[in-house]
Amino acid sequence: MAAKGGLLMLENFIGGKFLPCSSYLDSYDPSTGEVYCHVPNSGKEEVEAAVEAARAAFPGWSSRSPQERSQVLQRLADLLEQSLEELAQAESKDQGKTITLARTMDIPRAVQNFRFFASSILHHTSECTQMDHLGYLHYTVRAPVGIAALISPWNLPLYLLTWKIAPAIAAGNTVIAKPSELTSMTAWMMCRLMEKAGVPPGVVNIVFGTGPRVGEALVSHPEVPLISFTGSQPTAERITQLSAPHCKKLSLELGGKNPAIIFEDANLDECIPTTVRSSFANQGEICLSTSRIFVQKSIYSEFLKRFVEATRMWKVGIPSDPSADMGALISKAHLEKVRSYIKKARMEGAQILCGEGVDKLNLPPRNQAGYFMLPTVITDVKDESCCMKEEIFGPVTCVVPFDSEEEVIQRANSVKYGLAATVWSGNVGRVHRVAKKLQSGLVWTNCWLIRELNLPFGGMKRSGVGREGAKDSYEFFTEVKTITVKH
Ligand SMILES: NC(=O)C1=CN([C@@H]2O[C@H](COP(=O)(O)OP(=O)(O)OC[C@H]3O[C@@H](n4cnc5c(N)ncnc54)[C@H](O)[C@@H]3O)[C@@H](O)[C@H]2O)C=CC1
Ligand SMILES: N/C(=C\C=C\C(=O)O)C(=O)O
Repeated sequence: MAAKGGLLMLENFIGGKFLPCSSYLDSYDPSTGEVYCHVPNSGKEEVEAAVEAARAAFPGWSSRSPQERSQVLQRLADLLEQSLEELAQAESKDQGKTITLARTMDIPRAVQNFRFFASSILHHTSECTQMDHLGYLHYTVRAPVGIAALISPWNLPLYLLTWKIAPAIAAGNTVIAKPSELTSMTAWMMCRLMEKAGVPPGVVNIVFGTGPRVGEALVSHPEVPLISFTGSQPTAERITQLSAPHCKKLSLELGGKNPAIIFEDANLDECIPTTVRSSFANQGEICLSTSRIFVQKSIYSEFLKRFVEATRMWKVGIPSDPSADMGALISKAHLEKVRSYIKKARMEGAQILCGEGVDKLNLPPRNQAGYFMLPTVITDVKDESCCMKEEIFGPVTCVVPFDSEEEVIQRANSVKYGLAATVWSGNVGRVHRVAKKLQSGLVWTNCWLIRELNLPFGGMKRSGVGREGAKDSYEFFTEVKTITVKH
């Protein structure tokens, strides 16, 4: 670890060693707008070195038993857990999220990702079919694919990176991971635990830097046969183009324009606080965040009044304030992008009921240049508006009325995305009926973000390709072979 001007300089982690890079990027603290560390600006050279290390480590790691690999994952989980507070502080500073969310969600889930796949890798079975009348037996075997490229975004840095690293190495692959250049800190901190956890050199390699430079070098490398990516749809398109000539295996977890559908028989005492959380937790920077709220006409006015009141109680504060509900957005550019949607909504004649441009944000003097904004509720907005169609990925949600079940299903499905929906109703039959008709990879009814890691996670339409979860990740990170035996 080096320091430039007193600021920490992260290093790539390749073949079990920390290696400096020839150039560096500035990384900003979103709560102040100041540079607070430097991140390697890696490129082709670093990818070549990582491929060499991952290739060398593959024969040894892939031939270990699932039990041996599982023990290594368990040790890494324990070490992460022992560093929970330190990692949570770092994640909150690097990303802008509240310390409370980092402590209670991000880092515990990173620990859980390793524990979960350490266990699930022990329980897979393969298929076997008999053709006794002809004298044949068929069965399948699975083998790790090779070197996996894992590319993750900035919104849930360690949470999403480990959701990819854990299943990939549990299945016997070696990996080259590239976190977002905006949030590299906790990935680098995790590298410091690898040796102690017993992860052999070259099994986990991390190259830091930008998408166009190091990301593209990685995804187009001919010796990297599979790519797991979480991020935006335009980047997914680019990765698909670059990987197509090599016929790589692809898993793409992309954005959403997630509806909440609130029927007149919903329990509003539960629905309102949960929908405030689903709209604004992590500054609305979660692919599963609610951004279109459809409310049945008979309860529309009451819902809107109570929802706006509850939103105004959602406290924006500096990330280290344990009482804050929301911190800073990731970057200045992102803050401006999110604000531009509110401006467009105003120009279209929509009403901004609270938040940006309506209420006052109170911040300490040191944080005036930070990337903060208030949670914002828009109404009187048409379904055709960009605010109702495009992923804003910020603390902005639209509330609109609806009449009937058929109508709301059609409107909820009328966007290019299909990731996550929530349905609020006391009518069990309706809940099942609506959930089945929604074009959405995930539907939460009368709740939000309750995760069962065994089951498929992923989106329909432009929200992605493939699913992640115990069985799905195992299938993605392995190649299957069918063997026939004459007897
Ligand atoms: N999971 C999700 O749904 C996410 C959605 N987004 C959406 O994307 C928008 C833009 O955010 P970005 O950080 O720019 O997302 P992005 O999709 O550009 O970045 C995600 C990851 O991909 C890498 N990357 C970018 N270009 C690449 C390329 N050509 N080849 C290989 N890797 C590449 C980035 O360095 C980062 O690690 C956000 O405003 C939001 O709407 C962003 C993050 C997560
Ligand atoms: N992929 C994202 C969230 C995943 C959450 C989970 O697995 O629980 C995202 O926000 O990009």
